[in-house]
Amino acid sequence: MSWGYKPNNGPQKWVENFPIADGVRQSPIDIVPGQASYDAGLKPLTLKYDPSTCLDILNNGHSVQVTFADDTDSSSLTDGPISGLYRLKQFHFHWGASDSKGSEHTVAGTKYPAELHLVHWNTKYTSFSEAASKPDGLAVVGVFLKIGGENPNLQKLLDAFDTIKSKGKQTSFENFDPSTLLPGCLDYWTYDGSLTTPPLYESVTWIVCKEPISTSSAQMAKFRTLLFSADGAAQDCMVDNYRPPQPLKGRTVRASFK
Ligand SMILES: CCN[C@H]1CN(CCOCC)S(=O)(=O)c2sc(S(N)(=O)=O)cc21
Ligand SMILES: [Zn+2]
Repeated sequence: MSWGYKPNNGPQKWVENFPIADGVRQSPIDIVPGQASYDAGLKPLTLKYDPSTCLDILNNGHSVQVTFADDTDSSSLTDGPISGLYRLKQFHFHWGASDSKGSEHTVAGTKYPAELHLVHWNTKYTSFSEAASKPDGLAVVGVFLKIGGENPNLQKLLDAFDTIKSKGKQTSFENFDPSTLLPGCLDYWTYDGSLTTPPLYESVTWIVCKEPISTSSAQMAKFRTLLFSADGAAQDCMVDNYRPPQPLKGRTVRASFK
């Protein structure tokens, strides 16, 4: 049986097949703002996204994912805590069964209802799959979602959910600009971490935005109509697809802001 988020195959069991689950730089973490170190040397993030690189939207059985063409530098992350240029590969979300939980990172113990991850890979490597396991291979920008006004940019994604309800479904999804899902202020915390799902590679420079974006309760309910299960299998709602915070193990979290 493959990994998931249930008691029998969830985060407490992943170490059985992925021993790095108990590693020294695992993600997510609880971010404690008072313990983060302000680093004046940290640059502002430069995120340049080209909507024409947007390819499709997919239910991969773990999350909903929007995938991008990464054969050119046209959708990229530079500056911030990283050196070089990282290309956008995909973005996806993690969310809860209710609005009281769902994010992977927490802020002084506070859980948000969801968290967006924009996954970028280091072009010092020849491909995403080569980069995915290297210590400086990936940079993921995390954005919290909080309950507020309806988010019209998010709605474009949600409108595609009916066609990708079950595991393995995908459909073309074009001309979406991921920068419409970024908060106005790009202040961030950064630390060395890992993928938050198997294979849990310790290859991620995490860049977590301090400012959340808004979504409505109705929009969150739409996420919960997706299924972990494939067509024809017993319907298993895709909810609580988040890993809880992991031990910091001596790591420093830096802040780009005072
Ligand atoms: C469901 C599997 N999720 C994985 C899939 N990839 C990694 C494996 O790739 C091997 C070539 S990934 O780099 O796209 C990625 S990023 C995140 S997260 N939540 O930490 O932003 C999880 C995952
Ligand atoms: Zn993620």
